[in-house]
Amino acid sequence: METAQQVPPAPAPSGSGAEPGVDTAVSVRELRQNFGTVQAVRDVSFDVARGEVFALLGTNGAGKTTTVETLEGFRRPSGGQVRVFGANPYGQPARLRGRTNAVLQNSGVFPELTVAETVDLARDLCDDPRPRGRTLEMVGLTDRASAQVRSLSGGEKRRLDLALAVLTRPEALFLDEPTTGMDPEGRRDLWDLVSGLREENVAVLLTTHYLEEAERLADRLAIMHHGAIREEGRLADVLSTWGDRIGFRMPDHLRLADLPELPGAEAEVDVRGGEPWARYTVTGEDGDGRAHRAMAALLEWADRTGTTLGRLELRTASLEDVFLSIADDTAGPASQ
Ligand SMILES: Nc1ncnc2c1ncn2[C@@H]1O[C@H](COP(=O)(O)OP(=O)(O)OP(=O)(O)O)[C@@H](O)[C@H]1O
Repeated sequence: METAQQVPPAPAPSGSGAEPGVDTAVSVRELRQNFGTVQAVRDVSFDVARGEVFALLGTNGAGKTTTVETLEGFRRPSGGQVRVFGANPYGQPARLRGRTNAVLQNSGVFPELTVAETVDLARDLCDDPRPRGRTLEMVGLTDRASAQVRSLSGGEKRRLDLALAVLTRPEALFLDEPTTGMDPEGRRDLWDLVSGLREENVAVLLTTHYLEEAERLADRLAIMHHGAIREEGRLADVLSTWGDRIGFRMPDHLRLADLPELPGAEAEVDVRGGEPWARYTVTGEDGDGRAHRAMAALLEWADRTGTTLGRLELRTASLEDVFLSIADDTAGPASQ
């Protein structure tokens, strides 16, 4: 890829994301987790408030599961601090019993029981469980109540995992890739379920590889890479930082150096659909006016030079743009 000027580096993560006055359920401060020489989590900080859905995105091995497992109390932090409702989940698990629950990547249910028996068994261990019928309804398993767990599809097992998590009426819920293996309908059902939990003022921390899931669900999100948070905030704010995109088919007779300088914009030439593609990334404080100004300057140049801008488009940065830019940073932790 040919680049006129360096695209600005990813903005520094904003830190905790804490908003004054909100009722914090989960607090992570400069969390570090090492496995021998592997730094799986590196100085990660964020908060999740009651009634908020926070999505943790990231590349494979970014440290999402390790972070969630630490919040569940399965791991003692190598450094930093995590608190759930003010308690240390590793040192004070009794203080959190009944207040949190999780859907992990590997579930531990008995294959020979039926769905209904599994839910009843879990209800027996819980102080104030949701009714079985309501729980199965929430996760869309009503019709499978009498099915043996061993006969469930992967997506149905995931729904059962969710049932076991929501029946305890948790105040904070940790969902580690909850929709993996689910069909699109199951995924939409989960989105509805999570939205309902938000209405119940539950704090939801969700890891996912589905960007659309984060876009639909998350009040705030973070993108992890090589153990560190590289972006964090509300989706609109994150996208705004990464700028608007103007693109057009690169005219055959032009090279990158021939393209005009546009206010607040940086140009590059890439390939799209097998054709050379010119793209400007427009950044700046004035999120509403910046693209307008850059586009006006581009059109003025095109008119003046008699250049046709084929398939001209203007769009805001997408979450996929941001994610891929972060994921493309192959330099790793040393570069941060
Ligand atoms: N028990 C362990 N021992 C050694 N290394 C581990 C252990 N658990 C995780 N790791 C390493 O820590 C890093 C973070 O792993 P983690 O599972 O937290 O990533 P992730 O973001 O959840 O990845 P994925 O999206 O692939 O599930 C990886 O390099 C992984 O290999």
